[in-house]
Amino acid sequence: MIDKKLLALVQGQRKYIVYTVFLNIGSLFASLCVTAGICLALHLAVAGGGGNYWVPFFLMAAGAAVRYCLTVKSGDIKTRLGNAVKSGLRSRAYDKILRLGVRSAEEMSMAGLTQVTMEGIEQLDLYYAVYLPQFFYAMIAPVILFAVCIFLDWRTSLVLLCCVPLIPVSIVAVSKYAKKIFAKYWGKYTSMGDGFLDSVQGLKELKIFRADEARNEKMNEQAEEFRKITMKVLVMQLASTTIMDLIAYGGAGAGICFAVLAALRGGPVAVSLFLILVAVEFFLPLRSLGSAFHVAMNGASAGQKIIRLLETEEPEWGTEEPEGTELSMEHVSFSYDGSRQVLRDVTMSFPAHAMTAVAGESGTGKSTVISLLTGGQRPQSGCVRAGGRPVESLNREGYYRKLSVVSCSTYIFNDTIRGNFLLAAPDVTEEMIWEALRLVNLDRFIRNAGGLDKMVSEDGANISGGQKQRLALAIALAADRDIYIFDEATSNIDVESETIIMDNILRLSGEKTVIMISHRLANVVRADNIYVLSEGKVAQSGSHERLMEQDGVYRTMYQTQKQLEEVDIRA
Ligand SMILES: Nc1ncnc2c1ncn2[C@@H]1O[C@H](COP(=O)(O)OP(=O)(O)OP(=O)(O)O)[C@@H](O)[C@H]1O
Repeated sequence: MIDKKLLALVQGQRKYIVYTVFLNIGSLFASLCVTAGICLALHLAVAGGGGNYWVPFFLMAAGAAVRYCLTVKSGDIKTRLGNAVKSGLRSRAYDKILRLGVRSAEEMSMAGLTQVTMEGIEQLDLYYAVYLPQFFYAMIAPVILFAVCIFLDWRTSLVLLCCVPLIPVSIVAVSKYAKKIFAKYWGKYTSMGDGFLDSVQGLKELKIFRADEARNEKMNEQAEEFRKITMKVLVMQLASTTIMDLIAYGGAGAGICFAVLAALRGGPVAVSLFLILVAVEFFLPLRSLGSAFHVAMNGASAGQKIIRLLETEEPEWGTEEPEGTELSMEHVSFSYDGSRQVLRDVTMSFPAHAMTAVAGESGTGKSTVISLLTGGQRPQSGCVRAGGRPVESLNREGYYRKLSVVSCSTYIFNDTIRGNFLLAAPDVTEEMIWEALRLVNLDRFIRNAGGLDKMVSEDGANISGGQKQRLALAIALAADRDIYIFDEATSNIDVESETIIMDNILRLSGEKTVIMISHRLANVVRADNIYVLSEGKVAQSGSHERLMEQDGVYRTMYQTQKQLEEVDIRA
């Protein structure tokens, strides 16, 4: 009934759970004082003779006041516990996502991550703030009551104590089924969220392909499945609550019968009345635990997802600084899933002050090379070095300060042009920004569009695809790094701008380490060295001229592309 892994997640906040349990126990004693006060007052009234009512009055007033204060304090601690758990878990989850880097986006869906870190943690809060304190309190409370009541009537106390374990037995009986059903519930919930986000993001494509109707039906099916599983959860909760009510009230009824019998046998009426009033208290903590259990199960399922996220293996990093700016791969083999080899025994070197290109048909592993060079993925065999040192031995921040990767999907933030530059280069001046914009042929457009204060929408939605790519390139150039990796960075750019940019990148390679990945071989012809990948292996390498002399993949690709471009121009 208690998940050790979930308990271990909140080591720092366990003290709040202990405080809440103690406050609940204090509250129980206060309730007993109130009940004792009532019974004593009745006893004095039945006995007649105008006894001293101050004692029962004091018991009732003090008990009620203490109970009120403890309940308020307990609510306060629960809120503090909940807030500490939520902010602690959220920051651990976000830190983990940051440490996973590019892998988090590759291995987990954004919708899934959002649901787990937002709603999942919200549900988990109830597990810690409500369920766990209630669990420990429910185990202790019946024993305390038994210890008090046994001195009054051992038979009644024993009957009540024996009926109490029936509630946890019923909870355990449904827990296996509940676990399964909640795991299913969360699975359906996250897949519905994934589907929804996917559909919203791809709405334009769905409309263009007239696939929106079919998608709508699919989403309806997902929603219907989610409705069904939600109803199953509710039915299970209702059935379990009914069983627990039957046990609680049945058990209390049995205890009351014994207390009444004791009174009929001539025992003190006030004692029997006390036992009758206290009988339900034996069952209430476990009954409340039963209700909290279902809420907790929901949170626990979300908690398993958070544990899986926190336990995801992350690339290891060291503390060393790269000594130089050259990169290399030595006999590297890599597979994403452990079965299909994407790269096989690949050896490449990317010297400083030179431009090295990686070419090859789609799906041959070019972007995977980038992922390995930047440490986002680690090879199963072979070694990736940066500045002469294995990438895994480097200090990640130190390495990333030397590196800039520009791809066709580099993200542009919803900020001004200046704000986007400042994110990458906090010390950048206006002159440096305009110079970088000039290098990518974007300065005239920005001047006419309102200057550096022009607002850019989320991911550059209010500028063209080519302008977005040129802006990303300009930001990277202004950041002034030692190593530049361009992964299809000019794929959307018009030929005139591309020529200007390629001239500038070539000039840049005189001072920096430049790695260029491009489908368009026209962009790699001026590289100092070109590696041609084919089926995950280096099929050829050398300068454009040398590769054109050989009868290989490169020459075929180059000639095909040239013919297609000529056909395009003629058309
Ligand atoms: N995250 C991933 N998980 C599993 N397989 C992947 C992943 N990323 C890429 N692959 C697979 O690895 C192979 C190489 O992909 P990669 O993106 O490196 O190729 P590429 O040469 O850059 O292709 P393109 O030129 O089309 O961008 C492909 O078969 C691809 O399906």
